[in-house]
Order: sequence, then structure tokens, then C-alpha cells
Amino acid sequence: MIAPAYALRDGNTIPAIGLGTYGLDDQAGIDAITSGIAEGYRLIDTAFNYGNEEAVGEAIRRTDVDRSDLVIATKLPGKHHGFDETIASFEQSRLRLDLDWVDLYLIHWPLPRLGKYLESWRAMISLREKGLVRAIGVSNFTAEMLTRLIDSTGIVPVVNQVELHPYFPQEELRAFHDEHDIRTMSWSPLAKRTELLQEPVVAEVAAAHGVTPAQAVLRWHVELEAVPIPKSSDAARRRENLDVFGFALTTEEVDAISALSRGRIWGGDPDTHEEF
Ligand SMILES: NC(=O)C1=CN([C@@H]2O[C@H](COP(=O)(O)OP(=O)(O)OC[C@H]3O[C@@H](n4cnc5c(N)ncnc54)[C@H](OP(=O)(O)O)[C@@H]3O)[C@@H](O)[C@H]2O)C=CC1
Ligand SMILES: O=C(O)C(=O)[C@@H](O)[C@H](O)C(=O)CO
Repeated sequence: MIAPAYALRDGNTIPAIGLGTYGLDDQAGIDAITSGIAEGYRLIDTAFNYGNEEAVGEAIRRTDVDRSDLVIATKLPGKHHGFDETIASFEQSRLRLDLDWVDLYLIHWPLPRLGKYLESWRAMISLREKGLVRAIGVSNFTAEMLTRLIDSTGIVPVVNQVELHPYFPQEELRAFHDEHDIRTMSWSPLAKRTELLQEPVVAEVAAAHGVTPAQAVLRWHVELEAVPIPKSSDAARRRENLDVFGFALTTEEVDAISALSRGRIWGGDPDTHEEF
């Protein structure tokens, strides 16, 4: 199963679902990511701070899928904010990934107290101009932070990757993204397999379509036109997660799942969370 793709505002494309890789490292991680690509994943989400960029690079070397058909996303860590630091950090990521170019480069967290994300954004613009990065975006940015980037540089991030799942549907931020043609990416789309998959409403929607609870939740992301990046170390679950394009939810089903909303779960408030 190959997911359809969305056009990004800069002309690049992004698959409608990707493979999260946090925790997929070492040999098991290489095997899982290699197998994920063979199963049909074309978007792979990693980060400097996941410590697995080499594993992702090895999986890419092992696959016979054309490099230009893959979208490899990685992220700048907080410890490397600043113009020169960003350029140097990117080069480390690129070498670890063993790639000529990175498809999507994101600022992982804004760290507003540090006050350097704008400098990093300017560095990312220059990396894109040099052709080392195809598309640039951010992660965990608020509407105010996005506005600051846009007003200061005139360059709009193509994506904002944020915590998004039925417990935290992010209506306001998604509306802001829509206004500015920023594609939403959903991290922890299955809410890290908490009780979400046991919620009665999720089970009802899943049963109505003859799919699993995880598929119902991932299809909910697709209906929101957000790009979920579920992580699974298990081949059967990875295939299940990708297989969400043969059915559609009604507006009522989408609304019923969104009604599970209760707010941010892991305390990763972009205004205060610091991750270096
Ligand atoms: N930008 C950011 O700040 C952040 C980005 N991320 C990114 O988002 C990705 C996904 O988020 P993550 O936190 O991993 O959480 P997810 O919501 O993807 O949940 C992963 C958990 O769900 C389980 N799981 C996966 N598929 C199924 C299924 N079909 N049925 C039942 N259980 C399932 C996995 O177990 P198993 O492996 O055993 O299948 C794992 O325990 C990360 O890997 C990372 O790439 C995450 C957090 C923050
Ligand atoms: O996984 C990521 O991208 C993160 O930003 C981390 O916050 C991660 O969620 C984590 O739990 C690190 O301890």
C-alpha cells in the first residue's frame, strides 16, 4: 500500500501518512525501517535527538526504492539553535543519514526562552537555497511563533508537526494552518497507544467500517487532512496503519471522535517546554 500525497505550498509533496521512528534504533530499528519502506512507507520521520539517523540512513541504503520517491524528515535539536549552529547541526544530520539532500528539515521545538528560533529559521532558508534541503518547516510552534517567522522572513513553513490525536484535536491551530497553507503533521497520532484505542466511540466507528481501532483513528487524521506519523516496531501493525485509504469516515464519525478532546497530554507546551 502506497499512501496518496499532498502538494506542499512550495511545490514539494508529502505522503498522507508516514512512519514515526522515535525508539526505532540499532539493528532492530534498521530492520523495522527497512521493512517499513518495503511495506510502502515513503515518509520517514526522524530527528537529531532520536539518535537513529544512522539507522534511517542504513535502511535507505538497503532499500531498492528510488531515493527521489522517499521523503526523509529530520529535526534540529534545541542545543543547536542559532544560525551557524543550525548549519553545522544540519551537516551532522546529513552525514549521519548519508544523504545528498534532506527532504524536510524541521525546527524540533521553539524554545522561546532561548530566543534563537528565528536565527535558526534564517539558516534553514539558506540551506534550502543551497539545495541541501528540499522543504523547511517547524514542529511544536504556536500560531504566534509561526506569525513571527512569516513576518520576519516572508517564508512560510511548509509544515508544523504538532501533538495531535483525538484527545487533542488542535482545532484552532489547524484553522491557522489552513489560512496560511501550512500542512499539519500529527505526532503521537495514536496517543502513544494509551486508552484511546479502547474508547467506545473509536470501537464503534471501527466496527462500522470493519477496521481496527488504530485504523479508525488514523483515518480520522486523514479526514482532517493532517499527516499522521504512527510508529510501530511490528510489521503487521505498520501495514495495518498504512491501510487506511480504502474507507472514509462520515462527518458525524469525525465529530464523534473529535469529541474525545481533553487537551494536551504530555506537557509539551511549546511556550514552556525545553528540550535540548
Ligand atoms: N515533533 C515532536 O516533538 C514529536 C514527534 N514524534 C514523532 O511521532 C512519531 C509517533 O509518535 P509516538 O510517540 O511514537 O506515538 P504513536 O501515537 O505513534 O504510538 C506508538 C505506540 O503505539 C503502538 N502501536 C502502533 N501501531 C499500533 C496499532 N496498529 N495497534 C496498536 N498499537 C499500535 C506502538 O507499539 P508497537 O511499536 O509495539 O507497535 C507504540 O507503543 C514518533 O515516532 C516520532 O517520529 C513524537 C513525539 C514528539
Ligand atoms: O519524540 C520527540 O520528537 C520529542 O520531541 C520528545 O519529546 C519525545 O516525545 C520524548 O518523549 C523524549 O523523551
